[in-house]
Amino acid sequence: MTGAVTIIGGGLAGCEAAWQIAGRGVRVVLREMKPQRYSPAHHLSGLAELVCSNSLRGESLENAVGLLKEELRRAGSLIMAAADATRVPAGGALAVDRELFSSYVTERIEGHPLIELVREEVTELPAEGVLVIASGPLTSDALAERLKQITGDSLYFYDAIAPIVAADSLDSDKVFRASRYGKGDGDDYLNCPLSEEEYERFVDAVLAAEKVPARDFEKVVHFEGCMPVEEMAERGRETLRFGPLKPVGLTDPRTGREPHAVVQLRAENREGTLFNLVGFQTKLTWPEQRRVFRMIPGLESAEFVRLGSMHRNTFINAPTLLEPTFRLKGDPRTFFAGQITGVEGYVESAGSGFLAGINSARLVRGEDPAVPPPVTALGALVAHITTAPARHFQPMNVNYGLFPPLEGKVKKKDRRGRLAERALAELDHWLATV
Ligand SMILES: Cc1cc2nc3c(=O)[nH]c(=O)nc-3n(C[C@H](O)[C@H](O)[C@H](O)COP(=O)(O)OP(=O)(O)OC[C@H]3O[C@@H](n4cnc5c(N)ncnc54)[C@H](O)[C@@H]3O)c2cc1C
Repeated sequence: MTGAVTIIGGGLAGCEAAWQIAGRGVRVVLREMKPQRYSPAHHLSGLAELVCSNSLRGESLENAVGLLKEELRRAGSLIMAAADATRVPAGGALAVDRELFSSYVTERIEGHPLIELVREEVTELPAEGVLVIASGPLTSDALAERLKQITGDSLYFYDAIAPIVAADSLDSDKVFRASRYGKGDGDDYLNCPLSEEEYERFVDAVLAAEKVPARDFEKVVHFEGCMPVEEMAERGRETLRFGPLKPVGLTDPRTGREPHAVVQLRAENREGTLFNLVGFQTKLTWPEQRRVFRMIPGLESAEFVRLGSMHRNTFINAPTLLEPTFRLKGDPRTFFAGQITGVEGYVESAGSGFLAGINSARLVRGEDPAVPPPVTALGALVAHITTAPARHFQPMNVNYGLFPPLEGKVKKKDRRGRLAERALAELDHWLATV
């Protein structure tokens, strides 16, 4: 196959890249190791698997991740089309049925005449042709070794995932339906209210519970956006109440009051038979998770269909290694995309896949690489991977420099709305050129 782009990894970034490349008339070979081999966090045989929360986070155009979604929609994103087609209720957030989401993407990729999907682990980098490396934070060991040879400084740390419970095992006398401030349909979440006494007991139990020990040779650094509950509890007794257990905007119908603390559960599937504990990534041992989380009112008899766990995370030092086009400096045929570049989050990964995808296709077609305007959320993503030294230690989805060039130049009261309007206008203009 001549003039084709090889992509390693059929996750969020790899699938978006494949879709964009093929959409520009360039052939793609997409190499995905599942189902031959699974990372510790992947379980579905399909492509674009959401490994932790099923939420793609907020939709508001007035924050970076909401604007990025709208920009990707306008750019013809496969990931956003899949999310819109498979969404489940989640207040102001965009959450999806993860199996339907993965199936949607898999069918589109398999059905595209310019995409060849090869299901096997890549252990050697191809010697020629344009390459997009999108093997994600859980890149297989053999490939990670190869990447070290070209990047020199891959890094490792842990990430943690949240448990899922069966809806029919919850105590409906204690759990109440509502979303914060009545957003969405107003009753998208199940809420477990805790009194002050119950909260204090819970914090004590979390602090005292047995954790999976970290191995000496690996650093334990967590993304702020995916911090384990026990780590938050260690920062202070009130930290959880200002984090995942915050009660604001929620009224317990039994008391007519805001509880002292609330654990929220979000639907995992359309049928509403499975719910995840929002923000409850953890590295407590499995028996301790069952014991401690069953102390939450309403979860006393909870059946855990998945327990939380921790994983190694692999990524490169993007600010020193990549150009703004997502291309490896000094190696014109190699691009990186997705969380392996240090961007964190499903939508951010898709955004970087979009950019690496259009630029690798442009390279094959003999066109110049294209970089989005800095005022857009896609542009902010580029700035994030290229300009900040040691940025790879920080959570990229929490603050990736919202529209840096315009911040402060518009009146405060309508700053965000006007910035979003301006960003979308500039993006439309740019998209017409690529
Ligand atoms: C444990 C964990 C929890 C997370 N939770 C959240 C969350 O709640 N919300 C959020 O927004 N983001 C979350 N993230 C981040 C999010 O998962 C990633 O940003 C996103 O999935 C990354 O997309 P990606 O395409 O870069 O990688 P992935 O989606 O992981 O895709 C990489 C693909 O490459 C394949 N692969 C790996 N090695 C090889 C190889 N050698 N050969 C062939 N194929 C290979 C894998 O099987 C996988 O399918 C989490 C990440 C992790 C690790």
